[in-house]
Amino acid sequence: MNPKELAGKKAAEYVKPGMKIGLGTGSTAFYAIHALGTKVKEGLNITCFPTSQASEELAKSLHIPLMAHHEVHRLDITIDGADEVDPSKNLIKGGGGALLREKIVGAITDLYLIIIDDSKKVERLGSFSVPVEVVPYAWQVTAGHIQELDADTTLRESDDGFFVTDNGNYILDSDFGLIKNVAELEVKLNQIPGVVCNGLFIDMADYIICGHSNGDLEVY
Ligand SMILES: O=C[C@H](O)[C@H](O)[C@H](O)COP(=O)(O)O
Repeated sequence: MNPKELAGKKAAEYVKPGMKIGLGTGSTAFYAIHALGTKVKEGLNITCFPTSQASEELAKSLHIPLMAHHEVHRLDITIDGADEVDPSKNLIKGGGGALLREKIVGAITDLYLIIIDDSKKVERLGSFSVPVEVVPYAWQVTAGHIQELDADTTLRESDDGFFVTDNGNYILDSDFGLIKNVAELEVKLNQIPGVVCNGLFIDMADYIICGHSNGDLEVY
């Protein structure tokens, strides 16, 4: 089985009747959402809250019951992917541009499960550029502030122009090289005017569920 599917199916096993579940975004979360869709079809009673328009559409297509925004206060479990995971379970997220909603959802979650394949495990974060969500207004000024933190920043593009997040913002993919102090950088980025969110998820993940291509599963 595909390692992403292996991890996604394993994470779905943690979900119990009556739970409120956050749905992550991306190609790994896709498998977890499908596994939950199968359980819902078999009669599992859960309600879910998606972290992106894409995951919302996928959940709806699988008839997974969704919560309205005003109904969401705490979530029992969130299942989400990551772009990099270090040995302390710190993460880089946002490769798909869903970082802001993912961070909001992760922060109100009791059990935050991160599902990855083994290519995402690193000794130190930073080979993957840190996605930084910024307001479009004067984004070049915001990019300048990020560059002052010793980063190369690139405005993310899509097929038809600049990439726009579900929140109407831009993404500056910011390469800091291998990051020495991830907690400090997370705070520094948040202090820049114009930055809405950054893709460093520090001390948030409870368990990493990692699928290997030989079929092994690792949970830690
Ligand atoms: O914005 C996207 C999310 O943070 C994803 O969870 C992350 O990029 C990992 O995605 P994938 O499972 O497709 O590698």
